[in-house]
Amino acid sequence: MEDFYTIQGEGFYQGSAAYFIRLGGCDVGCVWCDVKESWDAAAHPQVQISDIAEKAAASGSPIAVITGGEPVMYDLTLLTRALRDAGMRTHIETSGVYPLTGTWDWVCFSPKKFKAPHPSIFEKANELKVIVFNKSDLGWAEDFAAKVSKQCRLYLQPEWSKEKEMLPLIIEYVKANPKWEVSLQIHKYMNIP
Ligand SMILES: C[S@@+](CC[C@H](N)C(=O)[O-])C[C@H]1O[C@@H](n2cnc3c(N)ncnc32)[C@H](O)[C@@H]1O
Ligand SMILES: Nc1nc2[nH]cc(C(=O)O)c2c(=O)[nH]1
Ligand code: SF4
Ligand SMILES: [Mg+2]
Repeated sequence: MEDFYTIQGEGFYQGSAAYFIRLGGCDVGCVWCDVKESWDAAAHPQVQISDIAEKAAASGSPIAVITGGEPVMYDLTLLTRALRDAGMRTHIETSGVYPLTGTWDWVCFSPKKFKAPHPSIFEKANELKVIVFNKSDLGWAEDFAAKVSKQCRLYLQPEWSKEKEMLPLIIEYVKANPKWEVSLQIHKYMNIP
């Protein structure tokens, strides 16, 4: 759908330079999705893997982040191979609704109430990033924290339109449950993509 060089705004790599590759197509349907224009894959042009990998590496970014849309709808073997061959680290943003393919340096798993994740994602997640849209999402987040690996980093990120309401709850929750950390979408504060 689009590709751009920016600063990773969320999670463990928040603040790091990263080249984003956003794949069109998603069948999860989150009511608060901030990239609804990504859902229809047919609305976006196809590009060659070799071209996009070359462009990403030429940016100078050490990291390529594959996002969407929902990237696990696709076989990502060739894309991740091309990015690795070009010398880049491969990171993914996913709801984990289908089995993950490809070779990954970092997996951000963000589960959704609108479609259950495939259980194979739990052991692969390097970070669990739960979007908090209402208070009950904090308890829901714990269900996933119990399923991911011991090393998996745990983040609570306010849903953008509910940030004013949810952030104070998240702050108090993290203080009381310090295995969790706060993740903010810092790119939205910086007015960058
Ligand atoms: C647009 S999604 C694309 C990747 C994948 N479909 C997913 O949901 O993980 C990228 C990240 O943005 C988060 N996100 C989407 N809409 C959001 C919103 N309104 N507020 C906060 N985070 C949001 C998602 O949870 C996910 O972690
Ligand atoms: N700067 C920036 N950081 C991000 N982290 C995850 C994003 C995504 O949409 O997957 C995203 C995004 O869209 N922009
Ligand atoms: S899974 Fe990701 S891209 Fe799909 S609707 Fe939800 S937030 Fe948007
Ligand atoms: Mg985004």
